Amino acid sequence: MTDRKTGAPRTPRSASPGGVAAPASRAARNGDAPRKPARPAAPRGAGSPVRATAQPSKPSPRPSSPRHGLPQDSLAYALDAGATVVGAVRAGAALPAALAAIFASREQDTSAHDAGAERAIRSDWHGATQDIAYRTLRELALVDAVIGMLVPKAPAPRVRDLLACALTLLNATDTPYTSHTVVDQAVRAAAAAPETAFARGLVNAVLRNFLREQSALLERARRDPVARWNYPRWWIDAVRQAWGEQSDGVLAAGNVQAPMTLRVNRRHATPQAYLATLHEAGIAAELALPCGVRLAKAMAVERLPGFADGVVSVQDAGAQRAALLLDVADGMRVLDACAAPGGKTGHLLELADIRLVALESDAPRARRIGDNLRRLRLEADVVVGDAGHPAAPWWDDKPFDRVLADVPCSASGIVRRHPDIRWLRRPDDLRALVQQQRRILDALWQVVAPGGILLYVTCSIFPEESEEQAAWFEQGRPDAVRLTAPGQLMPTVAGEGSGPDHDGFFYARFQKR
Ligand SMILES: C[S@@+](CC[C@H](N)C(=O)[O-])C[C@H]1O[C@@H](n2cnc3c(N)ncnc32)[C@H](O)[C@@H]1O
Repeated sequence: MTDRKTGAPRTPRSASPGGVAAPASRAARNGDAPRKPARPAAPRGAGSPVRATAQPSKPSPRPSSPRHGLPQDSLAYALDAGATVVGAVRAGAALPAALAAIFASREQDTSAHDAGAERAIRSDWHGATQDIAYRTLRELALVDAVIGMLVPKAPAPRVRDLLACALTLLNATDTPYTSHTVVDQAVRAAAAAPETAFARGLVNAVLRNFLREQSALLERARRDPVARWNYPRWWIDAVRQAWGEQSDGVLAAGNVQAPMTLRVNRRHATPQAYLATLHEAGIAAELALPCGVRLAKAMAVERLPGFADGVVSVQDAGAQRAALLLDVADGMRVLDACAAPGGKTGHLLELADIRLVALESDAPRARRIGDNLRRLRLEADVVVGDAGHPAAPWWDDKPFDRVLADVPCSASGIVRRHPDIRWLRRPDDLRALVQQQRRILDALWQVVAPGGILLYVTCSIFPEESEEQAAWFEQGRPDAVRLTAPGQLMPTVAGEGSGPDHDGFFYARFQKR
């Protein structure tokens, strides 16, 4: 690592606010919190100043078939890949899918002297590309506004995306790259690709101008709420309308790096006992009661004590409330109606010996439920079907004691983990989601046993999907008694100290008379 200004070795002050390195994404695939932040990966050949000072005695192998002549272990390569991913998200792709696509399409680029070196290069550029893409999407409106100020005529999309990634890195205070390295590598990336080579001079000029006038430019850009908060205008308006004075806090919470929180499997350990195990292993963490612990720094799940044996799972603290609220007991028949990837399914099965049907409409996602349960060594009937249509194969006219309706929603409560969501959603989506949620709720109420409980859950902060849905549901059903539940759980950031730190969720509980 090198100091941004002097080039002297240093350690980053904190983990990347936007970044997800390769090990963290493995963590994510094993829990219901899809992505976890980690320290930014520094490609080995990040550019001459970094390389010369950071790793003088460790020459890294060079891939033999790099893209446009860019070494795969260079920052230029990662910037080029990051720009592709950002462009794909702008065009409507989900971030994980865009990342998976670029990793797959450039698989052949990696060709080092031996398999170990090849793996290291691949892991480095994957980590660096993820880091750049996550960071950039967390600042997209801001860097777009800066580009608008510095480039009078809108640049070609590919040039704009490369500039957005490079400006994001220049604006960060916790990356290992010097400003000189970022400019140099961005210009190299522009020069290497046929679709951006004509703009190498522009890239150079824009980045240098930004460095000269950084604070004034940022100050001016932030006068526009879209650039300041990094959400589309309609989203900011909706949050303001719903949350008034609280809205700045809600918007800000969506732009921070989410912690890596674990749920402790109570069949194996208490959160206190597992915390002690972590401390013995030298892993800093604190309790996130009632069920979990929060790591001080994200890490690969494989390195967590007991992870392979199902002792812990990655799950946001807000999401950990669901299974507890369903109040399951041994012998109950339980339906987890929108179950994939199975985070809450696993928790329900950890809490009691129940007969559980895990229903999911998306077959590939349903497979992930099985993967999660295998690691936990727990069992459920995983069924692919439509929760809005009670029929075979998941409904055999036998009512359920408990129904978890973790319905599809805007995901507006979990944007800190998914910085792409705000750019992918459209205002109309909300109306369609509300209808879909009502259809599912209507159907699921039919399968609840008398005396049984249905828990309605969204990871949304929009009242249309949350309290308004609960009120609509209660009003139309004389046989429904609304029980106590947290209602809207606002996204909460612990900040420097301890205290709650969770995504935004909504919980409503209904009992059938
Ligand atoms: C919020 S996610 C569920 C998260 C999950 N409960 C967990 O904790 O891991 C909603 C899920 O509902 C699924 N889904 C959407 N419409 C559905 C339907 N009509 N029937 C069943 N599942 C549906 C989606 O594919 C998605 O996997």
